[in-house]
Amino acid sequence: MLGEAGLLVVTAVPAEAEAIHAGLSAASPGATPPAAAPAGTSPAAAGVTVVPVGVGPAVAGAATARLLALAEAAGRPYRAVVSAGIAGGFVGRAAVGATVLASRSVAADLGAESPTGFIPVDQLGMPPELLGAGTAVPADPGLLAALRAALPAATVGAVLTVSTVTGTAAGTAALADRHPDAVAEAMEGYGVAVAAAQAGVPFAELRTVSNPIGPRDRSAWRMREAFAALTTAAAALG
Ligand SMILES: O=C(O)c1cccc(C(=O)CC[C@H]2O[C@@H](n3cnc4c(=O)[nH]cnc43)[C@H](O)[C@@H]2O)c1
Repeated sequence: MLGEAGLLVVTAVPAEAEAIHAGLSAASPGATPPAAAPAGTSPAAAGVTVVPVGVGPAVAGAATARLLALAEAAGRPYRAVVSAGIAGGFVGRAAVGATVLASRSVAADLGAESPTGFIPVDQLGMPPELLGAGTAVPADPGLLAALRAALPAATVGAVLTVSTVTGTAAGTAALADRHPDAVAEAMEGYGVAVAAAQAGVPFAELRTVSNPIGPRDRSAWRMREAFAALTTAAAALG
């Protein structure tokens, strides 16, 4: 082993990565990036590499797995992975502009619909060994504790991973009922968590809320506010 490559932060889109870069640079202006970052990645600050890997759990999970494997093969394994970006917040649980830390990242739409409601994949009678990490991956306790200490105002709760942005009142109510501990939904956390779990690397999810979850209303999205909150929260990653 040549040493550690530090912390890997994966976002969905470049704007999220840029917001995090800005926060890391502000927190440690003179910091030197890692000397040998893996090809295709962009070191943001000492020991932190931020990569926009794409939208959705499949592309985010696959890209994260590849980044972890490349770093491992180069003898510079990452010490932890954080899935970071913007999210929808459950009304009354996480307001627009809030910072959220996932206690666990939940595959909220992995399962089967039925006339009596949604059935999670782990209640369909499949052999457990086929379900990998199960339907929820808890945040690494040590990493979560460190992030909570650095972000004491953050709301902590389950963050749901969905492949389709929730956009109806009925869908919102069903998710909120099924997951009383959920504070937010996004589209990548669970995929990144599975990649990290399979590589044996500690994982956490950090989100800032851009919109309330509810009937689709693009005019209610506050991207600028969420990106500004992401920049502020990113200082905790350095
Ligand atoms: O819904 C749209 O029309 C739309 C248009 C442009 C961009 C986007 C996104 O970037 C949203 C998906 C992106 O952001 C995360 N995110 C933010 N809010 C939510 C949400 O309420 N439910 C699920 N994901 C959300 C997500 O992680 C994606 O990376 C959307």
